[in-house]
Amino acid sequence: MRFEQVTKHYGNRTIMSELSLELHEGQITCIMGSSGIGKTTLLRMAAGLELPDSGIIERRSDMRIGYVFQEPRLLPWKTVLDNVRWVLDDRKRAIRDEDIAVWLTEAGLAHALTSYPDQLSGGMKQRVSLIRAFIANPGLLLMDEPFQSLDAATRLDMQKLLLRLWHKNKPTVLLVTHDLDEALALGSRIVVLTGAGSLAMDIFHAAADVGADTMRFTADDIVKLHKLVNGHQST
Ligand SMILES: Nc1ncnc2c1ncn2[C@@H]1O[C@H](COP(=O)(O)OP(=O)(O)OP(=O)(O)O)[C@@H](O)[C@H]1O
Repeated sequence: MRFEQVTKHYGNRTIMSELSLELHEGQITCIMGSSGIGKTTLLRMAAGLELPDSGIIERRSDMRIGYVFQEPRLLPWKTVLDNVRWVLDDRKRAIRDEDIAVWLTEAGLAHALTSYPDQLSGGMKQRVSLIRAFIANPGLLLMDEPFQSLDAATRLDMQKLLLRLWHKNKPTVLLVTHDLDEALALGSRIVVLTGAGSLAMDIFHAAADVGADTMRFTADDIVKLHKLVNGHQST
């Protein structure tokens, strides 16, 4: 999908001015930038929940879109299994409970299939919401700070799970994060939104198809990213 010269105002405030951005199919693009710069607005426009004031947002008309929020948004009266099945029913996808259980087991939730959301930890709930998003096989997956409210160790586990799930069908992912380490670990590209009122951005590309343990961005890129994200503080 691509944004071409997209401008967005709220009232008389310009949030985005002539933003152009092309998402590479089958890649994870991380969006960074200071609070209020327009990251969520970008995702909402990508989903079609918000319209630009001018410019073009182009995506395939048959593209199935998934959305993962900071909070898991599970239905409290449904079990874990039913929370996942509900999304598939909604999309008229026939999938057996056994198959859903395989996905949930992969996420370490084998013992929680019949549990209700209020019986789960925050990390477990977010695992369910990740499975729910990936199992529907979206072409485009929008993720708005999905791990923000989790502790550091759980967050690392979730990042690993996200990569495992992403490797299955490689959907195009647009992921908003405030955490540069997370963006470096997950992103094939990192887009930093900068500037006040108008919106500029710098795009960093990871080396393609490298192993998980390999340095994916150049040292030079990482220094530049630190400066952009931390406002030219020490790296
Ligand atoms: N519906 C709306 N009406 C008016 N202003 C809005 C609306 N939605 C967002 N804004 C404003 O637009 C700006 C960008 O909001 P957005 O949520 O996209 O920023 P963000 O980069 O995601 O911020 P954060 O990192 O804090 O989540 C903010 O100043 C916000 O207050």
